[in-house]
Amino acid sequence: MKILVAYVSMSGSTEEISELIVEGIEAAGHSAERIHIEEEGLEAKALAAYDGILIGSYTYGNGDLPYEMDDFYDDLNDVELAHTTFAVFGSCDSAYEIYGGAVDTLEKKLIDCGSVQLQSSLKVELAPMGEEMEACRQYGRQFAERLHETKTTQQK
Ligand SMILES: Cc1cc2nc3c(=O)[nH]c(=O)nc-3n(C[C@H](O)[C@H](O)[C@H](O)COP(=O)(O)O)c2cc1C
Repeated sequence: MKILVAYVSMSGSTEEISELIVEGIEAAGHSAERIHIEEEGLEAKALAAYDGILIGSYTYGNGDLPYEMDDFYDDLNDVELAHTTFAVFGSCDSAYEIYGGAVDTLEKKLIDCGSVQLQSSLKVELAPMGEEMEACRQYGRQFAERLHETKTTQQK
């Protein structure tokens, strides 16, 4: 079972969420590859090699995707992701009118690519603190458990 956690983060909050999600996946007895898209690069077509894809992004501008996501997002137009499952997460700020718009944009795009949404998106207000940290771990754990369940059912 291959799980990818790929994200962009300007000031570190989405990165923190990604770390907590991976902790949760590991607590469920699975592992995940974690990629910082801007630093390490990620080709959209590489997503097809994973069973579960977790994409994280903060929101910029007026509910927009950050510029570091532009190429990756455009390349998703040519990618077919049936047989994969996904979820989207991101740090957001309720001081802005369109709360976590980038998360919603990515969610729609992955659905268009044919990927199956395993759970609702996770929007976290700025940096995760206290109970929110546990909620992020739980999000990762639940994703891994649901994915495992889906794969086991398919094999029967
Ligand atoms: C210029 C600018 C525009 C922003 N626009 C939005 C927005 O429209 N919606 C939103 O939820 N957050 C918005 N944010 C807030 C960031 O998404 C938020 O600070 C987030 O915690 C950054 O995550 P990061 O630490 O992973 O970079 C904006 C931030 C900046 C600096």
